[in-house]
Amino acid sequence: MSFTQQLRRDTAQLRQQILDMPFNRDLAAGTLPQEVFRGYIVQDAHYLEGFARALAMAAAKAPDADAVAQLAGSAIKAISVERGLHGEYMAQFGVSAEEYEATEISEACDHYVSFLLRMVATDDFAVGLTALLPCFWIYHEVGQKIAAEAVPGNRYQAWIDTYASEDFADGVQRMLELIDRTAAASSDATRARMQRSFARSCWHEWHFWDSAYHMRGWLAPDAEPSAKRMPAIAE
Ligand SMILES: Cc1ncc(C[n+]2csc(CCO)c2C)c(N)n1
Repeated sequence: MSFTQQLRRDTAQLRQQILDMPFNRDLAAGTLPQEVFRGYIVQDAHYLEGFARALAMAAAKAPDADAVAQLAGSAIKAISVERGLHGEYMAQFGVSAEEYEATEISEACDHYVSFLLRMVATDDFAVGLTALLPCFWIYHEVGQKIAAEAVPGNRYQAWIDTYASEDFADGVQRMLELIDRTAAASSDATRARMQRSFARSCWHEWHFWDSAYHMRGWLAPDAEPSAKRMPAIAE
């Protein structure tokens, strides 16, 4: 079994939970409230800029010229999606450049972007690179599923088409190949950190959508500590 197939198997439950999220169900049905999608797009535009920075930093740490070109190319693509797809939706929903700049990054978005930048900046290239994979892979899975279910005339069709496209599938494939190559050249200890970094990043994908669906801002200091938490120590 390849390393990325192993990553897939280890995170099967969480990835299924992401596919079943109400955000994705309602997006496919075209019933996701506009104000929820509007909030998501604004946060996602902030995310894309952070993600592009993380890709560019990973490019700088890459071991060979092919990997530098691949990761730097993906960084450019992330910015062009922000300008194209997100720019169009922001115009459609009346989000001005001033409103975008004035909207504070959400807790979930900040946490995800900070995690990616930290992994790429402070851990080995292999571990930072693997933190970047769920962004590609999960959006591909979600895009494919939603494209198969989407109702005709869905107002979110442009978003669905972006992530269900062949061009995007190629990018995912190249990332999987790069990670399998990198894992094969890494020690067992590094591969174990790659696995953890992948699983945590999958959790961030779930958290980002959950936060967008509930239109969450930052946790208030006097909030009730009611939410269910996962155990801090792995069982
Ligand atoms: C939270 C969040 N996660 C993943 C993506 C998808 N995505 C963003 S950049 C990129 C690679 C280069 O285009 C991909 C696949 C998103 N939009 N928002």
